[in-house]
Amino acid sequence: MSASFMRQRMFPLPVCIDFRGPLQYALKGKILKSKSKIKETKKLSKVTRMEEENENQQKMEEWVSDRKPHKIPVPTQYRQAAKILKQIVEEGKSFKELVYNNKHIKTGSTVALLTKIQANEIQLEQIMAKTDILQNIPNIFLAKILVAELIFGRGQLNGHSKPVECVLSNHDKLKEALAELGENPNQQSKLQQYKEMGKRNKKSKLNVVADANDEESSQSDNTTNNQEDNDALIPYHTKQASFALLFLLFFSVLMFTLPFLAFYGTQMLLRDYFHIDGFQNTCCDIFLTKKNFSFIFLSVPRYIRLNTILIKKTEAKEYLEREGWRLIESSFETYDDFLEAVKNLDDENYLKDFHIKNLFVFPSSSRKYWATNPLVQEGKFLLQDKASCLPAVLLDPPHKSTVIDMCAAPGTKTTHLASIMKNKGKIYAIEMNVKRYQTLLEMVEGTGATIIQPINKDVLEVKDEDVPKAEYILLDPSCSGSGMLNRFESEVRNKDAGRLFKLAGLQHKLLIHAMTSFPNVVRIVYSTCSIYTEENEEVVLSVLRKVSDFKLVDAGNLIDSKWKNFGSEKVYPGLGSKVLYARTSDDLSNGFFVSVFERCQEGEVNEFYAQKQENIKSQKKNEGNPLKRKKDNQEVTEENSVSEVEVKKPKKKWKNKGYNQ
Ligand SMILES: C[S@@+](CC[C@H](N)C(=O)[O-])C[C@H]1O[C@@H](n2cnc3c(N)ncnc32)[C@H](O)[C@@H]1O
Repeated sequence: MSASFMRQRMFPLPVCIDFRGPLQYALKGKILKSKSKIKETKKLSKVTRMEEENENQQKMEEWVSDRKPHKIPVPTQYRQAAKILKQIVEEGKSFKELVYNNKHIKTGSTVALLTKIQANEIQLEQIMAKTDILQNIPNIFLAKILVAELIFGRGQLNGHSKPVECVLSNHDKLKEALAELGENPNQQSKLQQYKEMGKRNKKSKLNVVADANDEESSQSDNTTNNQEDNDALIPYHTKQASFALLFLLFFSVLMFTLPFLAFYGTQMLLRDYFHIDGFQNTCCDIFLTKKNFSFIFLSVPRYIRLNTILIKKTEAKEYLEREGWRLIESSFETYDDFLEAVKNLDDENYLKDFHIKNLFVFPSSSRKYWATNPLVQEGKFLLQDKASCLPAVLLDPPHKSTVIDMCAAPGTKTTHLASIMKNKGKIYAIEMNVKRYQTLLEMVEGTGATIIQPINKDVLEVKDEDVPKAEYILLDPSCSGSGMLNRFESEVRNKDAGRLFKLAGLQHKLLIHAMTSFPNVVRIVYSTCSIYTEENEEVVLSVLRKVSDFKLVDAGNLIDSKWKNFGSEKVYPGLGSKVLYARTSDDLSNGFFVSVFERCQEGEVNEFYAQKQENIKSQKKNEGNPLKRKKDNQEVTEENSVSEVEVKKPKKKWKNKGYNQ
């Protein structure tokens, strides 16, 4: 570091203004002599010149600190240590920061010295009080540093400055006072008291000494009470933090082990005292089986449809009675009353369904019973969810009519239709998938529905002449299955827009085919086991905008008793309130969607088709007006995005609609 820089650092502005003082002193003193010598001889080496400069610098510093000429300066080491001690005590500054940022002191020995003072502060004051040190050295911090170095430190002091000489002259008195202090029990206990206080970080600001690293501290001399002093050096917050860490560790270990202890404890208890094995397997089953969760939390009943082709209602009732089932005959005033009764069904009772004929409701606990029931094997009782009965009930084909089931396998709805038609008339059951077609054949055979004619074909290739005089169509196409109880969770969480887009395209195509390819058809039911509007209202709306001669019928009016869930009239005006939804939480069934269409009278067109034509007309009319044209174009584009669902990418808004959740 250059001398000028040192000067700048050591004499800040106010000191520099008063620089004539030291300069005059320098002119009078040795500094001038040495300087003039340098000028005169000019033979001194560069190193010698630097030493001279340093010496001058030191003299100036001494002058500034002592303000008295001809005084032997106190060594820098002691002065800097005194300065740090003062800052620690008076300003509460960090020990570490002060010592390690000071380039003018020997870090190790200063740390050791300050540590000793901190540890023996009371003793120091007491032995100093027995001497005249404080009268002769006004700087108490310097006095402490010097006494500590002599008594607790190296046992000697450097230089011959006045303060050093003063302390050295009191060396014997200091030693005597220290010895006396050791023998005086009162004073000793006072010291002990102080140490205790120091431990609590209440009295001495010097506790910040503990900021210094242990290595530095260990350089201090071995005094008799070293260990105790070191204890006092640990600040309170450090102890608190250590305690908190220990507690955290203990707590974490406890929290980690407790569940295992509880689990294995329960297992042991069950095995040894109650002789119950398999606790582990039961727990695994509960956690791993999604179905179990659904049934536990939703308590969805077991619906059984009577196959009236093979068994009469009275016969079925007698059988159930023999089996120990008791029919609750009460007639419910409202759907809600009925749902309440379903929720409270106990293990021996069953109910007739509120909406669907020949559908019985059993408690969910009866699932296992029905899975192995012989009449189910015989096809007399059919395991069919309530929601999936709605399409056939709403299509309601009369006896002897001709029906097309466009997507038939496995045949649940086909056989239901046959039952409704009293096995009279004709049902064309079309299934494209070969494997599923086999299942359809088995089901048809097992239920004794002789009016069903299964056809293994893509229904899009089926023409009117293949299904002569068909009057009713049931379209229950492939869908996301998001309404299915055991698929609900994963489907809702992982809504796949790409898959929905493809499914909606297929559903749209099939519904258009149903409405346009069979001229004798008067009624169509379109249903899905999905709760997504993309597969439901959006498909219906887009088809009705394209096909003029089928209109949407209010499905709620076709059902005997009041229904609960519909689409959103707000989002789909003129459409939402006419389509039905089944929702698991409300209807205690799978999630489901049903819409019903009827052929329009001659000359009549459906309202959505008419509206679209209106828009096209007004667009053409306004072709000359650029402003209007722009507005109308936007409207038409918006409509197109729905109607051409199979060719356009799904809009992002599909993803986030909340009304179908
Ligand atoms: C949701 S399932 C039908 C369930 C049936 N309605 C029931 O209640 O048992 C849809 C069926 O339609 C069939 N399918 C899909 N597209 C078809 C097509 N273009 N022609 C014929 N069958 C098709 C599928 O193979 C699937 O078996």
